[in-house]
Amino acid sequence: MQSPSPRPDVTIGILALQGAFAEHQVMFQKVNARRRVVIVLVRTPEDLGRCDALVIPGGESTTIALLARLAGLLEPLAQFLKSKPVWGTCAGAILLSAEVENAKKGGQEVLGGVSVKIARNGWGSQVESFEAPLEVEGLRESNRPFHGIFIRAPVVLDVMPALTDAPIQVISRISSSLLPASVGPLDEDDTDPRDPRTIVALRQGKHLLTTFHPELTKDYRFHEYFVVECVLPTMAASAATA
Ligand SMILES: NC(=O)CC[C@H](N)C(=O)O
Repeated sequence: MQSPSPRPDVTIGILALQGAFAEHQVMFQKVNARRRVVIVLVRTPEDLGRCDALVIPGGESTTIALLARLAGLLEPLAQFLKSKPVWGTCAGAILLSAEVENAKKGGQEVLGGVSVKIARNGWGSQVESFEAPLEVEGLRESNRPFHGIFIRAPVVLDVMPALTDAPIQVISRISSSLLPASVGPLDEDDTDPRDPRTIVALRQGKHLLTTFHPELTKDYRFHEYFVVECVLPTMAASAATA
């Protein structure tokens, strides 16, 4: 009798030029997606070529963009995200956005891919860091809040007309009562739940964007979510059309 063919691995790349890439690696090692998750630390176009999906970590978005340019990775990254899932956390979310406000002098190179306008350091320079419990749609045990760690985090300013057919799907908003005072009022009552600045996690098709740092917790549900909800369905769909 023929033994069942082993399930193929899932290869997740983590852009490892600067920032919290090692922390993401530790988290993915805990994920059980009934497939072996292989991690590649991506520093060259050849590394990227081995990956089914990519994570762009938090760090300093201008530094990551500069190092990506020096490594000859900017163009390969822009091509990669046309067909494969990319998850940007914090600085990575900035790089994944279509437009950036508060860019450093000389501009901010972005990869685009997710049709939002985002502000660097959007919570203001005084309040550089805060933590808040988040409700996240679609996460395993979604009634258990996810601990959001925001470190000089970007803020979503606007959801723009979609660059692709995939609509923006907001999966987590921070409660307006937990926003730092530096954000300023959302509206006259300061409670507008639809203000884009309350968006802290969203999807657009296969891509995932979080303005906080799931890799700095011990809770790997977001890493599992990326593999199960973004990466595996994209791999299955491209295998079906191949
Ligand atoms: N924790 C972070 O990733 C901070 C992001 C940083 N403020 C930037 O502009 O890139």
